Amino acid sequence: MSLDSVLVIGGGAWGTALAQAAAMAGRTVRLVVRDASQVDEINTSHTNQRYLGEQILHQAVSASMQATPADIIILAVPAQSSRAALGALNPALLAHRPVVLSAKGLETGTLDRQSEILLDMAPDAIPYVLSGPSFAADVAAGRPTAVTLAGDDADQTSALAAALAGPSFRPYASDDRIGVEIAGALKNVYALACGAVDGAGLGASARSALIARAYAEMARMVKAMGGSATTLTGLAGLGDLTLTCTSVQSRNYQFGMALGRGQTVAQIIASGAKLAEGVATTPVADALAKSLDVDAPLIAAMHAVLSGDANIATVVAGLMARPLKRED
Ligand SMILES: NC(=O)c1ccc[n+]([C@@H]2O[C@H](COP(=O)([O-])OP(=O)(O)OC[C@H]3O[C@@H](n4cnc5c(N)ncnc54)[C@H](O)[C@@H]3O)[C@@H](O)[C@H]2O)c1
Ligand SMILES: O=P(O)(O)OC[C@H](O)CO
Repeated sequence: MSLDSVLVIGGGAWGTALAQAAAMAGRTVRLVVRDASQVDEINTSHTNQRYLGEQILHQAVSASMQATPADIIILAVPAQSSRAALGALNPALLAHRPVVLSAKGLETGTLDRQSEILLDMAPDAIPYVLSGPSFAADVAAGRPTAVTLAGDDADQTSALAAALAGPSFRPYASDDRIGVEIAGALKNVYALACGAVDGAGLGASARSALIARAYAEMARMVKAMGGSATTLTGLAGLGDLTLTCTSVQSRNYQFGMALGRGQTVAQIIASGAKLAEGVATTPVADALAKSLDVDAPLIAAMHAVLSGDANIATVVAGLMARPLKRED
């Protein structure tokens, strides 16, 4: 199967960065955006100022408002918009095509992972999940980045990874779609929590304890959902958890910091906060943990804070007062 042309759905930070990475990998890329002025800007100035500032985009990236056939489809819209974005496409574009899912989140209401949404909307599509420590600005600027690309067929996943790999973008192939999707979604929940810990001034020791216990909790969730906990030792697990939980560049961490400083969710959103996927994913993850009978006190605590049922001091006191246990 030819893997020359790429269609990226979603002209935000990540869609534009992945379009840039694919172009740097030698692919011809069409970026589908929703705004005519953005089409003009990308095609004439080769920038996407709103999302990537002055970053110059590769000549092989062109934009349009229409989706056109391509060998590889990359979906790069927020997790809660994936179903609508897929529904707006001609199903023939997706049939028997590799569709790379790059959103990190679980769907409100259905509790679906991104590949479950895809297979619901386009049962003939071939799902792949791309995740790992990767800020859009770094990828677009050509700074060294490594990610995990998970798919069901080992040879085809390696071929797709090779087609997307460039001098500064290195996808590692995996066969654990579930593990990669759950890791990508949950790291945003824990990034909110780490931001909150830092915003509340609870100290670097608390934040590291949180990251370690988050890793253990994430492993329980991945296992319960049918993924492999080994996946968490890699880029999509430890790599992205570390990045997002420790970097002020992360939008989830920033959102959490504002919570830690005492702002409410409504106040943070009203102040123009950027997309923080963990806000929508936290209640979904909590519902999943409860339905699977997984012990997930950190997710539950974050849910209580986001829903306004508890403040940070209360949930921290509650976590510290849990019965002592063995570290497993
Ligand atoms: N920005 C990053 O550094 C980064 C890195 C890795 C993964 N991601 C993930 O990528 C996903 C998208 O994040 P982002 O940073 O691009 O967000 P963003 O807010 O920068 O952009 C989102 C884009 O999606 C478009 N969009 C929304 N609904 C749509 C729809 N129904 N149809 C078509 N387009 C639609 C918006 O117009 C916007 O251009 C998130 O799940 C995020 O976790 C982001
Ligand atoms: O800015 P965030 O918090 O959405 O994180 C972006 C990427 O997921 C980091 O890998």
